[in-house]
Amino acid sequence: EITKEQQALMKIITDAYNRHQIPQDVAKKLLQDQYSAEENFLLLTEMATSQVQVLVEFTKNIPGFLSLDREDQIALLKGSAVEAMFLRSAQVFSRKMPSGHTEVLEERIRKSGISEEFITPMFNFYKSIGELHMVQEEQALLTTVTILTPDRPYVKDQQAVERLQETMLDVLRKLCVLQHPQEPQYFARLLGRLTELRTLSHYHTEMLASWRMNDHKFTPLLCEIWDV
Ligand SMILES: CC(C)c1onc(-c2c(Cl)cccc2Cl)c1COc1ccc(-c2ccc3nc(C(=O)O)ccc3c2)cc1
Repeated sequence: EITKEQQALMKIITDAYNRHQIPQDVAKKLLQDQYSAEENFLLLTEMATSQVQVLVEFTKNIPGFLSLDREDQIALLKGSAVEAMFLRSAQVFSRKMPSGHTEVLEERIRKSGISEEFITPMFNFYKSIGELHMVQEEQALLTTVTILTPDRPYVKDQQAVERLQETMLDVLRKLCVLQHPQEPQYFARLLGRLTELRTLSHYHTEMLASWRMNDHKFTPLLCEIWDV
């Protein structure tokens, strides 16, 4: 049974998740009509940079996050940024954006110099997230659980992160039972997506290396968060 404080926690996180989105004027740039690989890469770089800024603001609203050791806060952000962006961009695909962002985002990702070996698992992931039909509370909590992963590189006080993550997992588990009563294994399916995200995050490191090989430039914020 979801307690009053768990409901309050879920509301804080969901409101913050909905409040911190890529500004529409940035998202609208996806609709520009240049589709060269360079143009697509530049647009995706702009989306990712904006998304990281949004992610930093969102994490400040996670109850308990700002009480963590400051260096651990940075380590959690660096370690989860790619996974959080896979989740957020997955919502664009499953939300079937009215403004047609879905098609152009897919087109630009497919034609931005990412090799086919990464494109396939990436879009399989997007499809598997879409099939879950997550409600927005589940999306917000799943992203929060991903950010609060204790075993990211360089995290010193893993116990403190684990306590926070367990709090969020407990709310998410109860929410899944409420939202998907006909599917008792739904929560387990959600956690299975987190495993898939780790794999994608490893692919991403190789994607970055291959872009850099072809002399692609990233923004200072992305260089900092991805150590490139
Ligand atoms: C640096 C660039 C080239 C990059 O490297 N890896 C990835 C990368 C890739 Cl290619 C896939 C997954 C994760 C990463 Cl980091 C990317 C592009 O990352 C993106 C991050 C966010 C979005 C994004 C998020 C939310 C959006 N919301 C709307 C909206 O209308 O609400 C519209 C567009 C959006 C775009 C798109 C690409």
